[in-house]
Amino acid sequence: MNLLVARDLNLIIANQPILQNINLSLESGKVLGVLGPNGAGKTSLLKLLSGQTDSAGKVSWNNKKLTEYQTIDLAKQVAVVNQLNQSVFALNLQQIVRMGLLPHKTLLSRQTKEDDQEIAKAIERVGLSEKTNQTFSSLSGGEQQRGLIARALVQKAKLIVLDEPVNHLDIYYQHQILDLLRALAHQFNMTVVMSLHDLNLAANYCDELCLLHKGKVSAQGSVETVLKANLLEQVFGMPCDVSYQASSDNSASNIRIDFYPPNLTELKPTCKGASAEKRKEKGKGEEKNV
Ligand SMILES: Nc1ncnc2c1ncn2[C@@H]1O[C@H](COP(=O)(O)OP(=O)(O)OP(=O)(O)O)[C@@H](O)[C@H]1O
Repeated sequence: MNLLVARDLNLIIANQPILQNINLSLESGKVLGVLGPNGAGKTSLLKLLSGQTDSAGKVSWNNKKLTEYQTIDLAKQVAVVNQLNQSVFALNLQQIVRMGLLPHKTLLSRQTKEDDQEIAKAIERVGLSEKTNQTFSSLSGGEQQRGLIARALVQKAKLIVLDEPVNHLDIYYQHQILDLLRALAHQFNMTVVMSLHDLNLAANYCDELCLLHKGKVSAQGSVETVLKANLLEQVFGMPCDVSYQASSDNSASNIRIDFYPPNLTELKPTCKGASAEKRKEKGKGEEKNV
């Protein structure tokens, strides 16, 4: 079984502690969501876990330190989808996705029909078949994001690390892509690590969560363990409700998290009594005005 392990990870940049004492381990076939406010250290952690930042041997994959892998071997094991940067390449989508095959090729390798089929299949899985020959830089942000996920699929890595993969996606593709990533983990035994800002999506699609706050782990473990109202209020600095929607099993997918910016707390559904009455009255008034 492949295992991602980080032991006592610390990251200091310009004398500032960016990450402190991070420990985690994740089995293959699981999806880990890394959560936390802006600047909490999510991207920094993902870079260490994927070998983009040197972890001084404190991260291992498949019982081998990332620092001990040859670059080409690491690329066969770990695929990375970072946040979008302006692309300077005049390559089309198909050529960008084809790059995922590079770790599996030598300089003398030819493009095969199977390669083309694999690329077409990956592009189809992210819903971009019609854009195959379009210049990558002319794709919308969400299309580029999906294109980079297609490239990661073609790379056939066992560990896929994604920084805010649904950032630029509309609601349909947020679910489509997260469903695909979960299926890769659950059905193909891949390991998925991703940062997410949307806690409801995290509850729906992740098996485990790691909540960061100011470079430290505030909570980690199952979705139910991490998504606790008092903890979230502390970390995000905003009142919130965590409720379970009615179902026979209290499974994570039935968790719902609602935040209430301070000036909207009177709309909080659990505020029974005065403010709830106020809402009711307000609603009636609005009806009359229609
Ligand atoms: N190269 C660097 N030099 C100085 N500070 C850095 C550097 N890289 C990261 N930081 C700081 O480390 C902290 C964590 O950054 P990181 O990008 O990991 O946060 P994040 O949780 O991914 O944030 P966001 O949700 O805004 O993307 C931030 O305060 C950031 O300013």
